[in-house]
Amino acid sequence: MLGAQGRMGSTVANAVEGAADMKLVGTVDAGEDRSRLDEAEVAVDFTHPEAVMDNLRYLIEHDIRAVVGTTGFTEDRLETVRGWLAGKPGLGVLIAPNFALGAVLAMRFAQQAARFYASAEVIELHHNRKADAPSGTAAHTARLLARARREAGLEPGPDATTSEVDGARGALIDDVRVHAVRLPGLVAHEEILFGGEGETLTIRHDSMDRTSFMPGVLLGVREVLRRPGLTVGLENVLEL
Ligand SMILES: NC(=O)c1ccc[n+]([C@@H]2O[C@H](COP(=O)([O-])OP(=O)(O)OC[C@H]3O[C@@H](n4cnc5c(N)ncnc54)[C@H](O)[C@@H]3O)[C@@H](O)[C@H]2O)c1
Ligand SMILES: O=C(O)C1=N[C@H](C(=O)O)CCC1
Repeated sequence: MLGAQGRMGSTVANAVEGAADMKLVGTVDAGEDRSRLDEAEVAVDFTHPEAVMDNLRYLIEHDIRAVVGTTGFTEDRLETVRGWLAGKPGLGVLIAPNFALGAVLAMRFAQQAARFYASAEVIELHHNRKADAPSGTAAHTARLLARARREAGLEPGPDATTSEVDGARGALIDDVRVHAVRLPGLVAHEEILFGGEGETLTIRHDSMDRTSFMPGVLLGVREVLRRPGLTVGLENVLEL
């Protein structure tokens, strides 16, 4: 477990210890020696966007499969990981911005709705100790919406705003506006809003506790053993 002292890492370590078919081989946090993971079949990374690429390079070099929940993956980063894996046939890496079943379903439902609505925006809401914004889930959702809209031949819906305070309309990811809220008391939440003629549709998911991510992480650990190459998104493991 990489990031073992963190909010997610400590929860994953407990979940692995509670799983009858798994054994926690070693834990590593910042500044600690990664070689204590060298005997592991699978390493799980919940660290920091600035640390994860170096960890992944180490794991792939040492023929250790990886399940990664850490955010911050751009298409460039994913391409780099594919390059590292190219020389390692049989080795698998699973990277998922969100391991909660409901979050994955919400993204899939949003993808289905996107072709019917030119206008869509994403609001993500998280605890105020989160390092990055927008969330990896929201960035992934925005890209999925944009792709579904493109495939349906839809242009982004009209927006008459001509004057605004910087940031008031959120960040543009692939032509989809994403808004980030940070508050103590929250865990991880996302709303995908669609607007059409005289109606709106809202799809919302709430993780109330970090245990919500554990079934997905444990499934990922089991599945990465039989999935060579790079898999991006739990939706591919769940075959949604
Ligand atoms: N995919 C998902 O379902 C999901 C769910 C929750 C959080 N996350 C993501 O997981 C990441 C961690 O979130 P968190 O809330 O647990 O953060 P956190 O700050 O509580 O924990 C991160 C831990 O990683 C450690 N760390 C930093 N650099 C390291 C390194 N090089 N090697 C080993 N450990 C290192 C830190 O010391 C810390 O203990 C974030 O990117 C977050 O967005 C993803
Ligand atoms: O708590 C976090 O940090 C989370 N990060 C992921 C993201 O950025 O999408 C998943 C939800 C929780």
